[in-house]
Amino acid sequence: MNAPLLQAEGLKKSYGPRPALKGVDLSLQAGELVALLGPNGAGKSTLLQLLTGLFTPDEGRIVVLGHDLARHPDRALAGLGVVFQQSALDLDLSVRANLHFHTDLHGLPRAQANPRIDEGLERLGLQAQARAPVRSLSGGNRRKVELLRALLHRPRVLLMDEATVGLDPASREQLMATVLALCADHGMAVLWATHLIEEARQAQRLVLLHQGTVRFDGRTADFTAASASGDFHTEVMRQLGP
Ligand SMILES: Nc1ncnc2c1ncn2[C@@H]1O[C@H](COP(=O)(O)OP(=O)(O)OP(=O)(O)O)[C@@H](O)[C@H]1O
Repeated sequence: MNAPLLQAEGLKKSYGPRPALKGVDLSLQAGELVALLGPNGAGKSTLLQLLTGLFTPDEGRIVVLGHDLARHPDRALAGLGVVFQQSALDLDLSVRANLHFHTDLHGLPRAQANPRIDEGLERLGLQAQARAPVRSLSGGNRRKVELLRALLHRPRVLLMDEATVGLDPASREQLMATVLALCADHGMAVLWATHLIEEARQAQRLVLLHQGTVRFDGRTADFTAASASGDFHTEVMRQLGP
């Protein structure tokens, strides 16, 4: 197996006396979409906040593309793209202006940024909305812009925190299909945090997080095959039960 694109070891994080993560290990390989499934409060957002350097872990280590996040945050974060649970877009700016804001932040010259933006807008069917304020877009299209924004600096690892919240089933499926294609075509590694069992079922690999602890980490097919019921949904509910 190749070296993982992202590796986290022994991550612990507490808010005051309350532990949110109790020693989490995680690795992401090129080309795989990993579902991080857990109920409300399991620690998914906390884990993503540590992986994106927003918070530092109380214990543990994160390495992205060979760079230790604590020691070389610039190099580690350059290889990461993030779609946050909350929108990171300015609703009053146009789609294109929002995307330029991101490429400017990453120091991409416009001559390099513009073709990437045009190609991305075309791929996602958003050319007609390029000059429109984000406020005028549907929820599904806003999420697509968020995804495009997160990809413009060509990250090797993409982290998605409940990225489909508020979307209808068709838009959710479209977003998942787009991201799966990115894994297959560009070898990107994706961590897809969700509390939706149906969404997690579509990933090749499953990390099941409950009360700050990893309950399962392996192939989604193996998770179901090893269960007594042989049913994905039933087994998730059993594992997360009291
Ligand atoms: N800023 C904070 N201050 C105090 N406690 C927090 C904070 N953020 C999270 N927590 C607590 O840490 C635990 C994990 O929360 P976290 O938001 O990481 O879970 P989650 O799996 O992302 O949940 P959700 O699906 O509801 O977003 C919860 O008990 C939560 O109440």
